[in-house]
Amino acid sequence: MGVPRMDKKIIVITGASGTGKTTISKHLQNTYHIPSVITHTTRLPRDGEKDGIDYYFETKDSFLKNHYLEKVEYSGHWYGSSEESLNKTWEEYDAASIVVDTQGAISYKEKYGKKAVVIFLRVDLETVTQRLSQRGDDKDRLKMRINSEEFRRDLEIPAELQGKCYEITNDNIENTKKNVNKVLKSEEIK
Ligand SMILES: Nc1ncnc2c1ncn2[C@@H]1O[C@H](COP(=O)(O)OP(=O)(O)OP(=O)(O)O)[C@@H](O)[C@H]1O
Ligand SMILES: Nc1nc2c(ncn2[C@@H]2O[C@H](COP(=O)(O)O)[C@@H](O)[C@H]2O)c(=O)[nH]1
Repeated sequence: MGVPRMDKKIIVITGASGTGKTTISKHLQNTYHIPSVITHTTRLPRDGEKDGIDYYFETKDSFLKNHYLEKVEYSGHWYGSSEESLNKTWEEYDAASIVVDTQGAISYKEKYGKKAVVIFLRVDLETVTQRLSQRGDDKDRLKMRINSEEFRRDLEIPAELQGKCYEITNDNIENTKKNVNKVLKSEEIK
């Protein structure tokens, strides 16, 4: 793969589970035609999720066969994203988005510097718990996730991203979309 052109951007949407990352990546796709880079996971699909659209769903064995730019264990499952998928998207589009935990966001910022536009979504613990429960997440899995070290960690911006990311509080979806729009403008993406 060649070196990506200077003007290519990857919008890295991060924050704790349930803060609205996927909602915003769908908004970028639907409103601005900015595609989302699909990542790989060993967790089972939720109701309505489809292989090759929401994730590439993997077994533990098939997950290990791929080559990843970064991979993490999150609340008992593996997740990983590939450089090849991003480069393929960049062949067709100048900007793409990706939804990852804060460890993944640090990896993208370290690798791509200014090309990686990191948006950290913040929601308070009580609200995010309510939203995940309304999303229909299984009660036991939800309890495990909310109590996981990864989830608690991702409620705050990590030291490595301080001053290097945009922070948006996702209290109200319309305000969040307006703030995302401002980020796109200031980064000259749209
Ligand atoms: N501002 C908002 N107000 C109310 N509900 C919201 C808001 N933003 C997102 N939601 C809802 O909250 C739930 C979680 O959002 P979403 O799935 O986008 O989060 P996520 O960060 O991608 O989660 P995960 O990391 O677990 O995949 C969804 O049901 C979504 O519709
Ligand atoms: N570092 C990475 N994080 C990823 C990747 N794909 C998804 N994620 C993040 O994992 C958690 C859990 O996701 P869920 O769909 O089970 O709720 C969430 O924060 C995702 O953003 C990846 O490839 N790398």
